[in-house]
Amino acid sequence: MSKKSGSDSRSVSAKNGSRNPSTNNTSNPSSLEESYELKPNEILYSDGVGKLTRAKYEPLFPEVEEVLGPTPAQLPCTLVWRDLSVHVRLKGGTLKRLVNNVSGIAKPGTLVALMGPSGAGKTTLMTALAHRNPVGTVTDGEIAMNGLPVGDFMHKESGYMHQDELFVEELTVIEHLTIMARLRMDRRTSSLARKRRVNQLLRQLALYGARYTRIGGLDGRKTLSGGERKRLAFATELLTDPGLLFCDEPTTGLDSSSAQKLMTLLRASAAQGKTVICTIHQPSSELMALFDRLVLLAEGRVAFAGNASGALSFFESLGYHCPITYNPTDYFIKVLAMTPGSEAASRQAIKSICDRFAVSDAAKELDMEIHLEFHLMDNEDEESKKFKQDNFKAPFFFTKIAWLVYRYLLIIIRDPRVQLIRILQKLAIALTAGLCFLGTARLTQSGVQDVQGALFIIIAENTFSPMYSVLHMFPEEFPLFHRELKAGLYSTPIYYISRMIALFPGLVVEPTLFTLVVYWIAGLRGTLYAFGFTVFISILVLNVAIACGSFFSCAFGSMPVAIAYLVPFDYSLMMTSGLFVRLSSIPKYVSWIRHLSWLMYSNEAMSIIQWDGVQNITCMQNSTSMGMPCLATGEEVLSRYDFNSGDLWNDVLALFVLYLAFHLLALIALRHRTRRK
Ligand SMILES: Nc1ncnc2c1ncn2[C@@H]1O[C@H](COP(=O)(O)OP(=O)(O)OP(=O)(O)O)[C@@H](O)[C@H]1O
Repeated sequence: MSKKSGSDSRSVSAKNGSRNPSTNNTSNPSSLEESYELKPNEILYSDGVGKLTRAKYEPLFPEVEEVLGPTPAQLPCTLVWRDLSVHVRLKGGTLKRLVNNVSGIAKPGTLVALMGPSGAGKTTLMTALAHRNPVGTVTDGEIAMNGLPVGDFMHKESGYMHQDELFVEELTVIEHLTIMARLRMDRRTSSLARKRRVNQLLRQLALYGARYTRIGGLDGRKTLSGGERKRLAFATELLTDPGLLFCDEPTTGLDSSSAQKLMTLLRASAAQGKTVICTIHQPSSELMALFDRLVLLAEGRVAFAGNASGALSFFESLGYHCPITYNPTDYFIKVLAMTPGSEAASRQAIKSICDRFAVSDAAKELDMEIHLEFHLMDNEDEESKKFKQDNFKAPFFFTKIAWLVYRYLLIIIRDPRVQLIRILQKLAIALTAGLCFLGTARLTQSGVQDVQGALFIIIAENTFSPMYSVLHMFPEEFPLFHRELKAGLYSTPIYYISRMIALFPGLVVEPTLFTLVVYWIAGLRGTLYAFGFTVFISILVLNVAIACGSFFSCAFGSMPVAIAYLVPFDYSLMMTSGLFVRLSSIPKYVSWIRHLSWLMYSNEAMSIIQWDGVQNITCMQNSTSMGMPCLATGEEVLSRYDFNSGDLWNDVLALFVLYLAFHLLALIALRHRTRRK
């Protein structure tokens, strides 16, 4: 794109901004457009109190602008809130007030700092403004963005950078951004435009050199630094180029140079026309200079709102003089913090400061701006409100599934050594187990027991270790899943289905390999039908076990708790499998458990495959003379274990039903967890 078109787009952005009366403090938009006619190398900056000034436009990375053209202008966002109170419901139903009747406004092109001592309510206020309240929060008052009461559309129209950034650590930077672009961006965006956006962000946020670097991991490879991780989180939020950005303590954990770089990027985003709201802890004077507007909170109330110099004079007017050697922000926080040992006096001082601000000229001016914004909102017609809400088209269901499956497959194949070791381990167990049964599976009385033993080894190996191996999965992935779910990237079923599809190749390969080795070493029934059906049942067994493990993993928040419940459950399944106790001998009050036991169904099905139609099982002379029973046919063997040769397909059906039932229960449990958080 030429320089000319770049300057046009900035000019349009400025005009869009000027269309919003709250941005320019005037009732005559056309004259403002004329007075702000931009030259090709100019951009408009807002000083945060409604005044727009020209500045020389300096692109962050000029070479990128040359190759890709400038970032397209996004819709300017004005966020306004009035008489907002936020309560949290405590145990017992009582409400605790965290934010108390606050009002404010954030306009396009401004970088707003929410500051205050720890516990002042900064995060609570910001999550309420972003419409990302935790469960159990009750909000009172009005919040509107561009004239619309905030709602779920905020997840699409605004970005939210969390204090602790969460990623799939195994991915590289470019993989992460590519997948996020597919999940976050409007489905009508062309593939080229998506790639271009990713490329542009990589360059703009100085991540291009690290694009093939793994985000995290502890295997000694190069991973991202803390500053790069923050910038990657920022890039993720910028993918959809939202007009409104929330950043929760973006500089926490960064050294001063990385913090400065990140804040400069936020400043630059605001200069491009975005509205940026940050909570921040005692920034240095250099960082503070980047903010247009300061909102000081204390005890859930507004102690001051305006620019930094206004804050100094306001506090001076109350008799709080900032010493010359003090960083003003440190001083404000000190004044507004609770002094240990004299909490009552501190509370009284804070109350008096907040009361004085509420009746100050600055507060009155702010009230008028807020009032005007709500007035405009009331007069907006329904059509344009609806248009704003329906503008985003999310990616299709199957697109989301495909990209999530890709993401989880990448995790699995990222370290092929782990997969190789798993397969070698399986083969080693299969060899050891198979060798124990080498040549024992004959048509004799002892051969009957050996065949049943070999079958049980196949079932047990495909049940217990896989079932326990998934227990850690959902508790570990829950924080990232929950965050992405709340951001509206996908639904719980989409996540769950994708996770299971990505596991599926392993759930076929592993049981097939194991069964193949044990089956042939032990010398089980040598027909292709018997072998094929046994492999099929073993795949089903492993999948039911994984479904059951997933249910326990989703239902209980941590692995130790899940194990505590799973151990007695799997013992009862094993005891009712038909191998240790005859099914007809199990007491009535526990025998119902066998209906849940896939070990019983698979044991019966595999036994039928081995014994159906078998004749001529030899009896040892001395065993019959000693009164021991002799099993001469396969039918007798099956009835010895209370199995019925006509139940083969019922067993297969029961395994399928258990598979679906456990997955359904897992999904319900996972959904329930997400609603409680
Ligand atoms: N779910 C909750 N239940 C009870 N109290 C809560 C809950 N969430 C927050 N609070 C309380 O509300 C107050 C404000 O919390 P918030 O996290 O908004 O403060 P903050 O200003 O962001 O603090 P910090 O800078 O330390 O992160 C704190 O006193 C906190 O203990």
